[in-house]
This record gives sequence, C-alpha cells and structure tokens, in this order.
Amino acid sequence: MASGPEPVIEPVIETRGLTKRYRGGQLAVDGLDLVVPRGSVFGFLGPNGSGKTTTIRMLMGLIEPTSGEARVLGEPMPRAGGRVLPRVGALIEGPALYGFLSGRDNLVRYDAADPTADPRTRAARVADALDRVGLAGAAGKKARAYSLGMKQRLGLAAALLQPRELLVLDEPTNGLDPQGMREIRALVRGLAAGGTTVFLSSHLLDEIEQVCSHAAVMARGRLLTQGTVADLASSTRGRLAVTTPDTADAVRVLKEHGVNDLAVADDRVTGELPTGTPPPDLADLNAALVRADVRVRSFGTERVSLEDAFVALTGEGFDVAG
Ligand SMILES: Nc1ncnc2c1ncn2[C@@H]1O[C@H](COP(=O)(O)OP(=O)(O)OP(=O)(O)O)[C@@H](O)[C@H]1O
Repeated sequence: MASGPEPVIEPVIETRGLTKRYRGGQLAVDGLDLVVPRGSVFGFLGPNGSGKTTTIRMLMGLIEPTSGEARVLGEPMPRAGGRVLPRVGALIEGPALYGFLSGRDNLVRYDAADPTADPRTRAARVADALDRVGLAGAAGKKARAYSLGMKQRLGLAAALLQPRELLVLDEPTNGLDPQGMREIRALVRGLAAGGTTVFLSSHLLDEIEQVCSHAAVMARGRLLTQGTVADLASSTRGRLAVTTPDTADAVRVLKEHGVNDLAVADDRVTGELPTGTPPPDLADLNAALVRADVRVRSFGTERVSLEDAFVALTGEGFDVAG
C-alpha cells in the first residue's frame, strides 16, 4: 500500500525549558520540555511536591513562568489565553461551587458566566453535561449535600458545558473513594473515546496505567521521562523467571549464558537478563536449558509495571505520602 509521509500533527501542549522559581526561591519546575500528542490521555505523574500543579498553572496562564515557553493548542501561553482558554476545559484544585445552590443551578451559573454561551440553549447544555457525568438524578440536590466524588463530577460537568479540544484535570481522583475513582476514570475514557485530549495529573501509578496512553514522570521539578505508557514500562526490562524442578542446573546454565543476580525460591529461578545489543534471544536461552536436561515448566519475563520503571528511573520508591 502506497502512503505518503505522515502528516505532522501539532501537539496540544508543548513546553520548552519551562521553569518556575517562586518568590521565596523555591525552584518548583526546572527546564521542562513536555510534548502532549493530540488524542492522547496523558498522565502527568509525580509524587506530591514534584511540580505538577505549578506546571498546570503555567499552562493555563494562571501564573507566569520564570523562563521558558509553553504552547497550548499551538498558541503561546499566557499571552494567547483569551483565545486558547475557551477551547480548554480545566479542573484545578477542586471546583468552586455554591453549596446553597443545586448541582443544576451551579452549572447554570457557570454557563451564564460564559459570554459565548447562548442563553436559549442553556437548559439543554446543562442537562447534557449533568447526564454525561452521571449526575442527572442528583441535579436538584444542593451541592453542599454532594459527596466529594459528586462535587468532582459537577466540576467536570462545568468543564464539559462547551465542546473542548483539551481537558486539563489536576488530580481528578484525589480524595475519592474507590467507587468515585472508578467513575472518574470511566468518564475520562469516554471523553477520550470521543476525541478529546485529556491531560491529567496524578500521584497514583496504577491510575495512570489504567487510563493513560502516554505519561510523563516528574520528580523534584524535573522531567525524568515521557512517552507511551507501554514504552515507559518496557524501557525497564522484566526479570527472567524459570519454573523448574532442576533449579541448581538451571542456575548453572543461566549463569553460563550471562544471566546475573540469580535467585532461587522453591521451584522458581529468577535473574537479570544480560544487557547488550542485540539483547539475548529468549528462545536460545530456553533451548540451552532444555539441552542441559533442565525440565522447564514455565519460562518468561516478569511483567514490569510503571512503578518498576519509576523506581528504576529514580532509584527510589514512589512516595505518595509526600
Ligand atoms: N505559591 C508557592 N510559593 C512558593 N512555593 C510553592 C508555591 N506553590 C508550590 N510551591 C512549592 O513548589 C514545589 C512544587 O509544588 P507543586 O504544588 O507544583 O507540586 P505538585 O507536584 O503539584 O504537588 P501536589 O500534588 O502536592 O500539589 C513544592 O516544593 C511546593 O512547596
């Protein structure tokens, strides 16, 4: 099949050397080069205090960078905020809600504050947004009676009143119970399936693995890595694991073939595959075991999680207590 060169699609978010030093001298974000592809669900991952919120506030034009550039939907921020922000839905640091108003009336207020929103179609827009976040049944309740998860969903509904190219969500599941987290994740997946690019920050690795196609990992204000979630996990190679009743022979053969850091637990032998280019062919290793009369019950590499990748990158655990 003949095909021309791939069209270059402009990233929805792109930063170069983005840096923020707060007045107190704290370097919160340090030379960030971030690229968020259109159509991705992009996880912005890092422990508490790693600079995620500061980055999001710069992207949304809420604070000025100390140096560097940020482009959102192809335009420079904060300069082009007036043109860019109407195309972006944002949920940052929890939604501002009026507790004495119903969920529906909170959205009516949000919609009325948007000069581009046609008042004649307001009721339909509000009903549709409530429906999309699963709050139609609770729309008449006062917002102060909402659970944290419902408040978070109402904030999302506000961001969804207008069609958006990009949604920016700062820790959207923070403080939610497991059911609330599942609901928000399902919502994010649905939005992404509808073509919206979603940029969400999180300090929860499994959350990123569950909903995101891409991720960037931050620590102490610096970007450690970014790419597809699959590539990030596979950049850290899993340990080789062999199950066999002949553990001693397996260890000997694997050692001869350059496998390091071998460990035996019951009938399971694990070890680090030798690094090198090209990497060793697992089929050859398996054949060597069989040739040496090692009876192999199972053979493969252990699954690597994003958490393993993070630990390998930083040399430290992923401290969520922060
Ligand atoms: N207004 C501010 N003035 C001074 N320092 C700040 C300010 N806001 C944040 N910081 C500091 O900048 C660093 C990065 O904070 P930031 O809130 O961006 O991190 P984060 O990854 O979003 O963490 P969290 O999830 O806890 O919000 C932290 O050391 C924080 O103490």
